[in-house]
Amino acid sequence: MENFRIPFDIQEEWNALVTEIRMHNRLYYEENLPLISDDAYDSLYRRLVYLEQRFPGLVTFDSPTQQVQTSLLQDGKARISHLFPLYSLDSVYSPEEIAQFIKRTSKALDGDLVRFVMEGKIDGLTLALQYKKGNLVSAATRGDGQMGENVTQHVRHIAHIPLEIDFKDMPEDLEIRGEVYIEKEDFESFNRDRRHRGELCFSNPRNAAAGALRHLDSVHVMHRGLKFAVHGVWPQLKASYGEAMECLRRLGFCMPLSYGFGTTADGLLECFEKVLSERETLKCEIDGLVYKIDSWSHHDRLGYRAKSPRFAIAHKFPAKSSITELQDIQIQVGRTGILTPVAILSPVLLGGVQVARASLHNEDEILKKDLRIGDRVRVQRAGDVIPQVCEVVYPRRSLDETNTDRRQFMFPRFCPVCQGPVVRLEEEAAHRCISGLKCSAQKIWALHHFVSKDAMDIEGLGLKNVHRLHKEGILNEVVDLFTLSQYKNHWMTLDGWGKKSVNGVLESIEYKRHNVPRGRFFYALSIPHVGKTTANILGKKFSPETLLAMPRDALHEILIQIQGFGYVLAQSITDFFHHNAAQIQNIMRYLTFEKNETVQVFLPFQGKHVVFTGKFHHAPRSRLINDAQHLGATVSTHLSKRTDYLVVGTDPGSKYLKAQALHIQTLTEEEWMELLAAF
Ligand SMILES: NC(=O)c1ccc[n+]([C@@H]2O[C@H](COP(=O)([O-])OP(=O)(O)OC[C@H]3O[C@@H](n4cnc5c(N)ncnc54)[C@H](O)[C@@H]3O)[C@@H](O)[C@H]2O)c1
Ligand SMILES: [Zn+2]
Repeated sequence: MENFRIPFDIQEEWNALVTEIRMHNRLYYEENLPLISDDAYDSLYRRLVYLEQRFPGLVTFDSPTQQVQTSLLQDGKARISHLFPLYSLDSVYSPEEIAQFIKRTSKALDGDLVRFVMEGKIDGLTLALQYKKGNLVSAATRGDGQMGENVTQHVRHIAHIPLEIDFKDMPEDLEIRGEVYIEKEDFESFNRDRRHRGELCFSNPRNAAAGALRHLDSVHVMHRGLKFAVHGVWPQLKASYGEAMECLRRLGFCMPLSYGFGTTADGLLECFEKVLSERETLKCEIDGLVYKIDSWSHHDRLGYRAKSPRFAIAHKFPAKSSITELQDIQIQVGRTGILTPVAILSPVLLGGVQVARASLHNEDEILKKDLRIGDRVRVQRAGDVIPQVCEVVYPRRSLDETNTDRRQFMFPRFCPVCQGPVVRLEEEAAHRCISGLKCSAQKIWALHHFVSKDAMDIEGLGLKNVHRLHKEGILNEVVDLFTLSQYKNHWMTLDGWGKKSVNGVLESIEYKRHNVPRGRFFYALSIPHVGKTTANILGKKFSPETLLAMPRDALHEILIQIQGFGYVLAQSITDFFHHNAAQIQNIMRYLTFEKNETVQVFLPFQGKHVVFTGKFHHAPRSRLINDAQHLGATVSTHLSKRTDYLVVGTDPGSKYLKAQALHIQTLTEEEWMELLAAF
């Protein structure tokens, strides 16, 4: 009857949520193959709880909120009834929810002072051990909370499970509950072995522990390094949970992650933050803390909900890594033409931030991780900031054998923006579009880079604005920056712009184009491989004019002699100045450079005085003079005592004789060309 009052869309949503949660339960508990992260699961689950609270008529006895989720009770497998039901735990993520929990429990206990035990929430598998008169008689998984799978044959191979305990003062029938888990180190070496054998790796220690207990023979269990941590007992021993644990410790049980007691929200949160910060150093994986009320009488007064106790709560850590689907791999073209593959992910929350994209760096990275579109991948935020795809958790291929489109990702051979050719240079992991400034992606990046803070530092022109002006056709290339004022009227009418902002940009350009430090200019040009440091070194050693005018081979030779400049860098700078000479010269028409007193020139003919005489055949005399000057020589028309070389062509005239008289070295045209060729 109730259902009539439930809006149709709510009923629909409830149906969809239940179906989805059931599917995830099956994958998580039965196949040990979660498809989504725990917090993504928890948010689905919370939505279901919320709907059922608003519309109690929705609740059915088999709703996921009403049943402890089972770790599959397989047909044919022996089952064991628990002495008392095993419950799940409510999960919360925020300090506010902890404060509410404390308020709620204290109110229900009529304002009694409540003391909480704080323990690590070990990420493993629940195990219930039954002892009769001190002897271990059975071990079972949590199952549906009432009954679990019999796994007694394995317990001998799990550490910290005494087969016999001191029976004095103990109930005849005793059930000890706890977590079976694998320490991180054991898990890693176990996965390494599997990888060696070509077997699929488990995505986390919980799955590995669950797989061991539920599917394998005892020999395998023995080799997995399983351990048992105690976190419950039935019937209640002593006066409180804390005292009971103390007693169980003396009997040979362990709880490696006990953090004492707390009474206030602040106390619990302080412990939470501390454990969170130490999380990496812990031997076993934990996904949060469990706060449990200490006193048994408080437990009894608070009681249970359908599947969780009211006296305990799990405070989960924000996810540091998460599993999600790799929906696509897109290619971005950067400012120097590098093609960067980017993973497009089904959005996931990581440490409170939604992540939907992550750089995959280059082709090798994709091949190494064997990433394919449609895979489920583990994503994390490196150093808690940059999202990173760590690994394929379980390839889609394995979930669906018939799926054939899990093809290897093919790196594009043509630039997705300009369709120009893409090359992978030797010694480089990156692919590049080599169309340079003909590629509009590179053009926009190059424009943006040119005006950016560490380059020409032109205010008011962020990437978005550059994009906009480019689209409007006002700003096609860098050199257009210096003639922007002609479009002022149109520019001011564009969305988001006005007289003041346009003038601001124009003034900034006018100011910054004078006295430009050379290093900044070289940096601004977006020369592949040239960062700020390299640009500054270049600026100290060369003027832009020198770099433009120097013969290609000579420039290359000089560059590789600079400390720290390798072959690739020298090549890159040489090619850049060669290919873009006209554009650079165009830009330079609008610039004046800072006087650079400290230029240390490393030119081969630095300080040499050269005189040319006669007719030359290889090139006109003016070219020869130019080349000599760019290699640092001072070229004069008259011989003097300071002259180092006289280069003689045919019909040299009187200079030749004079040089001999002054003992000046003379070079034929061929000898001079040979000397030049060395640079
Ligand atoms: N990703 C998925 O698809 C998916 C699907 C289903 C469930 N899950 C995850 O599993 C959770 C629900 O599973 P659950 O019902 O097993 O609950 P749970 O694992 O969140 O918490 C209850 C369990 O915690 C264990 N535990 C560990 N340390 C403990 C300690 N110190 N004290 C008490 N108990 C301790 C107990 O074995 C207990 O059964 C969800 O919140 C979700 O995070 C994920
Ligand atoms: Zn391109």
